[in-house]
Amino acid sequence: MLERFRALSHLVLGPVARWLIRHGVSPDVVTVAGTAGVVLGALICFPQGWLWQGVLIVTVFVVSDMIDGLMAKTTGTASPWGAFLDSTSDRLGDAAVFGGILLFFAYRQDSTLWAAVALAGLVFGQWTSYVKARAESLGFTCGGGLAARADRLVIVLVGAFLAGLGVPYVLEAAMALLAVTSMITVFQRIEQVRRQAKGPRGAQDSHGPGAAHGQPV
Ligand SMILES: CCCCCCCC/C=C\CCCCCCCC(=O)OC[C@H](COP(=O)(O)O[C@@H]1[C@H](O)[C@H](OP(=O)(O)O)[C@@H](O)[C@H](O)[C@H]1O)OC(=O)CCCCCCC/C=C\CCCCCCCC
Ligand SMILES: Nc1ccn([C@@H]2O[C@H](COP(=O)(O)O)[C@@H](O)[C@H]2O)c(=O)n1
Ligand SMILES: [Mg+2]
Ligand SMILES: [Mg+2]
Repeated sequence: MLERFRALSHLVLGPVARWLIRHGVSPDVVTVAGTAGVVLGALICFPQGWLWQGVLIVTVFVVSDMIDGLMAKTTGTASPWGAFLDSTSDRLGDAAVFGGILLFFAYRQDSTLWAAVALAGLVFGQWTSYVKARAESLGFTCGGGLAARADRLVIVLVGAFLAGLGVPYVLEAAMALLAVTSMITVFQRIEQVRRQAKGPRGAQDSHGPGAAHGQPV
C-alpha cells in the first residue's frame, strides 16, 4: 500500500541522497551502514524494553534503505550487485526488528503467546519476500499484496513507538495484524504466480515463466 509513496519519499530524501553523493559516500556503504544500524538498534533496544527509543533509532536507519537506491539511480550506478546487496540486507534488518520484539515479549512481558505471534509475523514476512524472489528467479512477475515490506515496517514501528509511550495493547494488536496480513500477502503472491504458471503461456515457454525450473535458490 505504501509503495505508492515511493516517488514522494524520493522528493523528500533527494537532498539527503545528493549530500551523501557530494561527500563521496557510495550507495553500498549506505546499504551496509543502514542495515547495521537497524540490527544494532533493534537488538539492543527492544529486548531491554526501550521501545520508543529503539523505534527512533531503527527509523533513521531504515529510511537509509530508500536513500541507497536513490543514490544509485542518481549517480547511474544502480546494478544487479546493488539490488542483491539491498534485498538480502533487508531480510537481516527485518529479522532483527521482529526478533527484537519477540525477545521483548519473551523477556520483558513474560509472554510466550505474544512472542509466538511476533515469530509468526517474522516468518510470514520473510516468506512473503522469498515468494517474490523465487518467483522472479523463475521469470514470473510477483509483488505487492496487502502487506509489502514498507507496510510491515510502518505497522511494527508505529505499534512499538506507541507501546513505548504507554498505550496499552497496541503492540499486541500490531503484531496480530502483521501476522494475519502477512499470511494473506503470501497467498496473494502465490496466487499471482499460480495464475501465470497455469496460464496459456505457462511452463512451455523456454524464455519466459518456468525457464529456470529446477534451479534451487
Ligand atoms: C516527533 C517525532 C515522532 C517520531 C515518530 C516515530 C514513529 C516512527 C514510526 C514509523 C516510521 C516508519 C518509517 C519506516 C518507513 C520504512 C519504509 C521502508 O523502509 O521502505 C523500504 C522500501 C525499500 O524497498 P526495497 O525495494 O529496498 O525493498 C524490497 C522489499 O524489501 C521487498 O519486500 P517484500 O515486499 O517483497 O516483502 C523485497 O521483496 C525486495 O527484495 C526488496 O528489494 O521502500 C519503499 O517501499 C518505498 C515506499 C516507502 C514509503 C514509506 C512511507 C512512510 C510512511 C510513513 C512514515 C511515518 C513517518 C515517520 C517519520 C519518522 C521520521 C523520523
Ligand atoms: N547499494 C545499492 C542499493 C540499491 N541499488 C539499486 O537500487 C534499487 C533499490 O532501490 P531502493 O530505493 O528500494 O533502495 C536496487 O534494485 C538497485 O537497482 C544499488 O544499485 N546499490
Ligand atoms: Mg534500498
Ligand atoms: Mg531495501
